[in-house]
Amino acid sequence: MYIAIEGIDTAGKSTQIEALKKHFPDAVITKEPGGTTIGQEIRKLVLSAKTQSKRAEFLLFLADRAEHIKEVIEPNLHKMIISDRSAVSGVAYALTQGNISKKDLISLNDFATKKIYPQTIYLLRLTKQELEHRLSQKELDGIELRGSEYLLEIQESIKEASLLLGVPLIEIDATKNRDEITKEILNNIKNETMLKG
Ligand SMILES: Nc1ncnc2c1ncn2[C@@H]1O[C@H](COP(=O)(O)OP(=O)(O)OP(=O)(O)O)[C@@H](O)[C@H]1O
Ligand SMILES: Cc1cn([C@H]2C[C@H](O)[C@@H](COP(=O)(O)O)O2)c(=O)[nH]c1=O
Repeated sequence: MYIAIEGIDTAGKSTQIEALKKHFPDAVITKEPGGTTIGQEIRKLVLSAKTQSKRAEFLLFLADRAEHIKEVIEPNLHKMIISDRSAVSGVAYALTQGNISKKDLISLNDFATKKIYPQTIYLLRLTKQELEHRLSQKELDGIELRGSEYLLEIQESIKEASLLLGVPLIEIDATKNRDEITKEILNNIKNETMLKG
C-alpha cells in the first residue's frame, strides 16, 4: 500500500509521518522532493529558489519524482510506503503557477511516475490563522517566502490535483491535536486495508 501525506508547508506532514512510523515499523518512509541521493541534491537546488524559470523549477521537481519512483516506490510496492508529499503536490504547486496546461501536467507526471500514484492521499488542511502562526515560528524557504495567500491557494489546488490524477483524497483538519490526527489517519488506513481484503 502506497499512501502520501499531503498539505501545504507547516501543515504537520513530518509530524504525522514520525507518529505513523511507530505504528508501521516495517514501512518504507520517504519524501518528495529529496527521497533519493540525487533527489537530495535536487531538493537543495530547487528550494534555494534560484531558478528564474518556473518551467525549470517544475522540471526539477519532476526529475526528483522520476528518480524517487524508480529507486524507492517501484521496488517497494509490495510493502507499506508512507510518503511526505507526492505527484499531487507537484500538480498542485504547478497549477497555481498557471503556465502549464492541465493536460501537460497530467502527461508529464504520468511520464515521470510511469503512472504509479499513491492509493490514497491524506490532506492535512490548515486555517489561515494557524498557517500564519506556524510560518511565524520558522525560518522560511524560497517557496514559503511567497506567503500565506499563495499557500492557501495551493491548499485548494491539492484537491483539484487529486481529481486530475485520479488519486482519492481524505481531508483531515490539521488544527486538531497531533494524536487525534494520527488516530484519524490510522482509522482510515485500517478501513482501506479491510476493504482491500
Ligand atoms: N497538530 C498540530 N498542532 C499544533 N502544532 C503542530 C501540529 N502538527 C505539527 N505542528 C507544528 O507545526 C510545525 C510544522 O510541522 P511539520 O514540520 O510537521 O509540518 P510539515 O507539513 O512537514 O512542514 P513543511 O512542509 O514545511 O516541511 C512544527 O513546529 C510542528 O511541531
Ligand atoms: C513535491 C513538490 C514540492 N513543492 C514545494 C512544496 C514545498 O514548499 C517544498 C518542499 O518542502 P517540504 O519541506 O518537503 O514541504 O517544495 C513544489 O513546489 N512542487 C513539487 O512538486
